[in-house]
Amino acid sequence: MDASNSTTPKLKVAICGGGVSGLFLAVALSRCAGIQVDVYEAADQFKEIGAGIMIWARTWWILESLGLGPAFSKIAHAPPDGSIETGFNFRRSDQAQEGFCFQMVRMPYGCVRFYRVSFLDVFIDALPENVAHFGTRLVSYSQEIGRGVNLSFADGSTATCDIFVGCDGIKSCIRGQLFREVSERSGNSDLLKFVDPVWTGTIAYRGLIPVERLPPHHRSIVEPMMYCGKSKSLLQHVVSYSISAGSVVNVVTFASEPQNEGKPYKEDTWVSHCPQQELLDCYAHWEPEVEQLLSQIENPTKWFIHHLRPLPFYVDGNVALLGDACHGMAPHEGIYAEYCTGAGAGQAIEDAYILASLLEQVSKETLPIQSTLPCALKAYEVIRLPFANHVLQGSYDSGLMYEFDNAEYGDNYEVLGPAIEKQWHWVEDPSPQVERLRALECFKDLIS
Ligand SMILES: Cc1cc2nc3c(=O)[nH]c(=O)nc-3n(C[C@H](O)[C@H](O)[C@H](O)COP(=O)(O)OP(=O)(O)OC[C@H]3O[C@@H](n4cnc5c(N)ncnc54)[C@H](O)[C@@H]3O)c2cc1C
Repeated sequence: MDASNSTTPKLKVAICGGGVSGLFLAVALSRCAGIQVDVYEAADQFKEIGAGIMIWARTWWILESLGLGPAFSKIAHAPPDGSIETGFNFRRSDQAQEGFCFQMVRMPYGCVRFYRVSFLDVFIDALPENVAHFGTRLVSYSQEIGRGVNLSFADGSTATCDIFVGCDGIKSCIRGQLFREVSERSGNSDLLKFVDPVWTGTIAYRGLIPVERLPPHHRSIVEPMMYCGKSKSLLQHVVSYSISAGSVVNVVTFASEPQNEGKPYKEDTWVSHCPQQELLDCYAHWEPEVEQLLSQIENPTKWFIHHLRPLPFYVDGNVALLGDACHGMAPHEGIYAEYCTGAGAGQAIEDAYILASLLEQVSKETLPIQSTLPCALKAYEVIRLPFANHVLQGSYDSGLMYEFDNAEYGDNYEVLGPAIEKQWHWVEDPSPQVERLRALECFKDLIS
């Protein structure tokens, strides 16, 4: 994308939310000529939680295409050279007495891991001055089709823009307003089920451990691990891997009650601190290696893992949803060597990459934006919605497979391994480059 010196923007884009998705979109758009971008963030600064994050090679390619490769290489735990082999190990805690049952599925997909705070810092450093507006909590928006969007914030201030992008996370108030309005306009009350996230039935405990607290031979330091197991009442698995140049071990444990999937979202139980004993009790029957790991997490956080029902659309008029706001998902579709993490941030970056490419094209067209902008948003939805919804659903299904709760495969390794491998086919095909070209073609077709 071209560097911009333009002072009279053709297109004004407002972004609500400065997480991974909002920041990446802002950085990408700030490099396009003719586009003015503003980020409205409710908090008084950009912030991330202290934990690990993993991205696939396809996301890495997007970051590089924006010139961010060198900055991310400095903080990446496994700098990508295109040759990284990823695989998957099962380890069944219920067979610990008999020795470990073990199976490897090889997958040739490269990926990279980071400390989350450092990951966000790269975007923050790449953001031009005067783009971010802190302490601006969006309360509502209004739009007259073809005449832009008006924004209202909690402090009484207002703003206007040509296009408004909701990057305000899985609890998105913009998604709420959008689906309520379309539901009312169309008389389709079924759409209201997309307003709130729902519980996946899974609880996660998360913690970071300085490596010096673990014995040097502990497997979680040496290699990324996923321990799988089944207890009497809960399905469980435990993921660990080192980040920050190997100085810290990131641990996420999962305990599921799939019969509770779809229960309504409860604000008060979403994320909280919990006593270490609660975590230890939950995994008390696990093998000593896991118990030893968990006993070093002094201040675990407890997460009720929510996701969205796959949305039927992302756009209404000049308002679009992006990132967790439109596909908040369970964190089970990222994988590196033997560990699994999420794919939500990677999908958010893909959304932003496609939308930024389309908006750049809008700014280059000689036609009035009132006619081209709706076509660009339609093309964004056509390309991104089916793909992201596929990852969302696959992410939930993969979690069940790791906990041997898939009706077809159960804990039969012979069939489960290949079935899990199939879950990852989206990682290689189609590439973001191909998706971008498809989006631009779709846009051209729509405006002609
Ligand atoms: C346990 C776990 C592990 C994960 N691991 C990975 C991983 O390894 N790899 C991966 O790709 N993904 C992973 N994910 C998913 C990933 O964290 C999310 O997909 C990603 O952070 C979403 O980014 P976002 O910018 O869309 O939303 P958020 O990060 O939630 O950002 C939303 C922003 O909007 C702001 N905001 C909210 N409401 C308003 C308002 N009304 N006005 C103004 N601002 C507002 C918030 O303050 C916040 O800054 C994981 C998730 C979990 C739960």
